[in-house]
Amino acid sequence: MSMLSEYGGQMLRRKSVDALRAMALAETGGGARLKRSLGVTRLTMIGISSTIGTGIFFILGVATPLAGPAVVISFVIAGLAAALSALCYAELVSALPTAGSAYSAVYAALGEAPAFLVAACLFLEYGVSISAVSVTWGQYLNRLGDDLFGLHLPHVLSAAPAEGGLVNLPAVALVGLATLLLLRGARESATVNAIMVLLKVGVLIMFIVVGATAFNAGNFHPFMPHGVSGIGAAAALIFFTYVGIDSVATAGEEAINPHRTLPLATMIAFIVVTCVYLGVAIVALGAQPAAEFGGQEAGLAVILYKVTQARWPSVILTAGAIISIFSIVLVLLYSQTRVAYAVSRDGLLPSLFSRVDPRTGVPSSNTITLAALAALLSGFLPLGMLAELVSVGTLSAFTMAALSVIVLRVRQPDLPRGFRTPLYPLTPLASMALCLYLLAGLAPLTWSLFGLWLVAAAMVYVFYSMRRSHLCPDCRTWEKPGPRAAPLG
Ligand SMILES: NC(=[NH2+])NCCC[C@H](N)C(=O)O
Repeated sequence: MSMLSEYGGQMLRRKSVDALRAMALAETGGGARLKRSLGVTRLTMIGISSTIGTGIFFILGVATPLAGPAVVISFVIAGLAAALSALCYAELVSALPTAGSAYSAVYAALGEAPAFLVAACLFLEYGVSISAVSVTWGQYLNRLGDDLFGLHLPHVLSAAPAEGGLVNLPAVALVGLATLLLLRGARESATVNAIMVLLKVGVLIMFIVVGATAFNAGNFHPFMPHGVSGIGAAAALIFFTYVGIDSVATAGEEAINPHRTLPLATMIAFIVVTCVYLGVAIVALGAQPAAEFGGQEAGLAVILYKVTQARWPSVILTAGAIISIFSIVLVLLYSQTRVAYAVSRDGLLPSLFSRVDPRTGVPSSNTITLAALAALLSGFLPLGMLAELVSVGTLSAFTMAALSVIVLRVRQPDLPRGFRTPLYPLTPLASMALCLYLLAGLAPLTWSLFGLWLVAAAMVYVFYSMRRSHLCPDCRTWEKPGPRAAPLG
């Protein structure tokens, strides 16, 4: 065999579905493992938490000028794209309930190197997202402090050096708080998360109820001032608000009765999120003419102010955003640690990431390492601008997940699946088509950064992970005589 085809074979070696299932489903095994402690309610809350973040608080201000009142239709279209992906993830996790989400599915369906690249995409979806979201926490804290007590943090302590500050302290504190909670255990974190989800959904429901009192159907005429293209452009922006609906999948090894609970939680989370989003959009447009949305920064608060002529709704909305950002960062860090856990357990990342504390069932060194990295990034870099990278990573992972559904159906038709996507193969094909359409609309700069990121990940794979893969016992012996490459981590 030539060297090239040998390398090719290694890169495309697939993890056996049986091995994956056995590893994920075994209740006991060598060494401490993650604990199965999450039922449907907590899993659903994880899905809602990681999806409803900051997006819904500002997106109408950017999307409504593009589509007019028909922005409501844009919400439905973006929701449809998210629903197709949610259905694909539900099938994958019901068959392969591992902590690795799309990474593990791609490992079984397409091979090791594609799986490693998907893990790199998930790092953008979760890891980079933590920083992109947490940098905004300080602004909301300052707004609340200002409204309530006339106090706010000095600029030097709430902005990264590139923005004229010293450190973004609120962002660092936020990551620190989430870490402390996660180290206590998945169940404890999920309970606190559930409370925060009730609060943030409660705040949005308050908006719907109060806003509805000023509903004026006349605001919906003309309905489509910018035609179909306006609706499409707005849908591409709005898709960001649905990102995160796949996060339930990363709890695959901590779910009780995963074949049933994981798809169910994914679907319930999707339905709740869609109802809340549509409610907010319809009420907002009923309460304020479409022409007034453009450029409104805290749009929802402005609407409530107009309706009630009082300041308290804006204070409550700001508090809602603060809670919302806290819970989303908690869940993002959770998901990121679980994906790293799965990759490390396969040998592709240092074993530090798969060591589990036997008492709490938490991968502690993994959590602390990734949290330190996230705190550094969010404290010292102006990462708000990287939000588009989050979309590129997520949409790529969604595309690969949909492809894996098809490949696994062909290669493993008899694999027990707790849930099967309806209208197969239409659903995964339509999911891929929609994701590719949304990907095509992203800026060239985003694509260049994404390309660089994938090249870096490919280098790590070729020079580190490929030889340490647990599917590669021979490679390990080749290495033995020589010095081992220094572990990353
Ligand atoms: N991977 C994630 N869940 N990232 C956060 C996505 C943003 C979230 N959907 C929002 O509206 O703010």
